[in-house]
Amino acid sequence: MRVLVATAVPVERDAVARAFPGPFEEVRLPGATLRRAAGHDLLAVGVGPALAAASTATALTVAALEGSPYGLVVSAGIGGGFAPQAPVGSLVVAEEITAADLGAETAEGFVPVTGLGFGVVTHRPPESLVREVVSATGARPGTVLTVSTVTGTASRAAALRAAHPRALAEAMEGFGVAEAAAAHGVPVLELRAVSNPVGPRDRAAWRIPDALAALTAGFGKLAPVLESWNPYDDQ
Ligand SMILES: O=C(O)c1cccc(C(=O)CC[C@H]2O[C@@H](n3cnc4c(=O)[nH]cnc43)[C@H](O)[C@@H]2O)c1
Repeated sequence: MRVLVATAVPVERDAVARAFPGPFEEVRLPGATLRRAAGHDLLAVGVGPALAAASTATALTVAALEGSPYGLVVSAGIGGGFAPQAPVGSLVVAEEITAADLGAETAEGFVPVTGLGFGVVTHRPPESLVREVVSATGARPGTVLTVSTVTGTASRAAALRAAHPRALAEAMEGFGVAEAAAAHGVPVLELRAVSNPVGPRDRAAWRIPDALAALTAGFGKLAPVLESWNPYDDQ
């Protein structure tokens, strides 16, 4: 099965790449360059859900047109963790990938786009795969929120917790990657290594090297799971 791993930025892609033996073949796509190794294609898709969706859709379309479609898309990278359930350095795997700020603000509060009669706000990765990822990597299973604005206050963090009690982490690409995967009928997974707590902004406190090391270690354990995973286990 071909797997597409979509990170936001090149340093995250390179952290994933360190889990695989090289060498990597470079494949130019419109707007991005794939690193290809042992059935896994690694792509830095850009920051935020819109660019992530566009880049992921491009890679999925190219693979489909080549007659060699992907069997799984993995959104991966660093993320903010909701304390105390997802401490810095821990791994989180999404049971649900939810767009937390896609909707409308009203006098009665936030209404998701589904409440306005449009689209979806949540994608669910295959349950059997999430179970296997938890068991192989020790990742904590829960909701991973996709936000367009990084949370920077305690009050916003509390509001997200209240609206999404199962949220363990937030990042900026998962929902975009999942929308592209869904358009192609391909299952999706999201794995985040926690670099910072969700809450008051303190960029100096982000532990990015620790999170990138956790991402590399997580993918080292994840690769054999992905190679043996049978998509039909979920049907
Ligand atoms: O500055 C660096 O060295 C560096 C290295 C790797 C990654 C970055 C990023 O800024 C990645 C941005 C990426 O990270 C996700 N992220 C991380 N923490 C949060 C958060 O608290 N809330 C939302 N997103 C977060 C996000 O997916 C960004 O795309 C920098």
